[in-house]
Amino acid sequence: MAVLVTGGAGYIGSHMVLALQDAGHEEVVVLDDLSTGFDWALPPEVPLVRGDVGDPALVTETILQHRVDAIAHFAARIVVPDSVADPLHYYLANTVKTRALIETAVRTGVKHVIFSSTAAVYGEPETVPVPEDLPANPINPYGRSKLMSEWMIRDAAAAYGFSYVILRYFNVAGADPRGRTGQSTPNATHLIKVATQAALGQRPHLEVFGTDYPTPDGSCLRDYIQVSDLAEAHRVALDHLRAGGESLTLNCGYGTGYSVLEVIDTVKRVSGRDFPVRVSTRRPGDPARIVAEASRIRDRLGWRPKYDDLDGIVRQALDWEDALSKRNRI
Ligand SMILES: NC(=O)c1ccc[n+]([C@@H]2O[C@H](COP(=O)([O-])OP(=O)(O)OC[C@H]3O[C@@H](n4cnc5c(N)ncnc54)[C@H](O)[C@@H]3O)[C@@H](O)[C@H]2O)c1
Ligand SMILES: O=c1ccn([C@@H]2O[C@H](COP(=O)(O)OP(=O)(O)O[C@H]3O[C@H](CO)[C@@H](O)[C@H](O)[C@H]3O)[C@@H](O)[C@H]2O)c(=O)[nH]1
Repeated sequence: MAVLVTGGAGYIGSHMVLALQDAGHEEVVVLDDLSTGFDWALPPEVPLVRGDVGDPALVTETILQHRVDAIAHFAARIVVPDSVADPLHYYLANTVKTRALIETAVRTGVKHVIFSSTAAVYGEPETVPVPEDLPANPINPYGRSKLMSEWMIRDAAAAYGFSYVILRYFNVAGADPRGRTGQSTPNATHLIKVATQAALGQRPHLEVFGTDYPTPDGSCLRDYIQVSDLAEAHRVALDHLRAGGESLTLNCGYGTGYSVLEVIDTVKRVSGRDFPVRVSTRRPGDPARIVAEASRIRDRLGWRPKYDDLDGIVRQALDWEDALSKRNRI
C-alpha cells in the first residue's frame, strides 16, 4: 500500500514526504507537473511521476502500479491575488482537476483522501478564532475554488464510500528544521518569505498592503503555522483514516494571530537586519483577520505541534532563504 502525494515536489508536499519518511513506514509516490515544484526537493529514492493530476490515464497507471490506497492532494494554484486576476484559471487548476482526480480515485478503488484546503474558505469572519462549523463564505476565487473541492469530496465520499480528512491550513511558514526543504518558489508572495528576502538584501524593500484595516495596528492578522507541524498533521490524518477513522474537516493553525507589522518587526529582530518598509494600498481579496479555533485537530487526531513559536519559524525561513540563495548561485 502506498500513498500518492500530488504536488509533492512543492513547499508543503515535500515536507509531507519527509514526515512520512521520518516516520519510517511509508511507501510514497509523488505526482507533480513541476510547475511550481522542484524535483530536488524530494529525497532521490522517492519515485516522482511528472505529469498532471487532471490526466486520468496517468493517474490511473500511477495508482495501479504503486498500489495506492490513499491520496494526499496538495497540487494546486495558491496565490490569492492571482486568483482574483485570473479566476477561470484557478477554477480549472483547483476545482476541475480535483474533480478529475477524485473520479480517478473512485474508479481505481482508492480508500482515503487527504485534501489541502484553506482558511480562505471562511472569508471575512465576524469573530476570530474561527471554528470549523462556521458557515464557509469565501471572498476570493481561490477560496471558492477550494470550497467547491471540499463539497465534491464530501459528496463523493458519501456516495462512493471512501474516507477523507479535509485540512484547512492557515498561513504556512518556516522550513524543515533539518534544512532539507523549504519554500523555494522564486516569485513567492507570502509575507514571511518576502520579509526574509528583504532582510537578506534580496529585495529592495517590503510593501505592507494596507494599514487601514479594523485591527489593533491597522494591518491584517494571520495565524502562522510551521510547515513541519502541518506535515505531521497529514501523517497522523493518514494513520487515522487507515485505522478506519471517520471522515473529518479540521483547521490547521495555532490559534494565535500576528499582524503584518508584528511579523515584520519579528523578521527584523531575529535577523538583526533593518530593511525599508513601504505602506501601500490594500491587496484585492485579503480578509482583515483570520485565526484558527485550533482545538478540534488536537482532540480528534491527537496532533501536538512542536514549532509553535514565531521567532523560530522566522529563523527557519531565514536559514532556508540563505541556503537557497547559495544553492541558486552554484
Ligand atoms: N502555502 C500556504 O500558505 C497554503 C495555505 C493554505 C492552503 N495551501 C494549499 O496547500 C497546497 C500546497 O501548497 P504549497 O504552498 O506547497 O504550493 P506549491 O506551489 O509549492 O506546491 C504545489 C505543487 O503542486 C504542483 N502542481 C500544481 N498544479 C499541478 C497539476 N495540475 N498537476 C500536478 N502537479 C501540480 C506544483 O508543481 C507544486 O509542486 C495547495 O493545495 C494550497 O492551496 C497552502
Ligand atoms: O509583501 C507582502 C506580502 C503579504 N502582505 C500581507 O500579509 C498578509 C499575509 O499574506 P500572504 O502571506 O500572501 O498570505 P495570505 O494571502 O493570507 O494567503 C495565504 O494563507 C491562506 C490561508 O490563510 C492560504 O489559503 C493561501 O494559499 C496563502 O497564500 C496579508 O495581509 C497580505 O496583505 C504584505 O503586506 N506584503
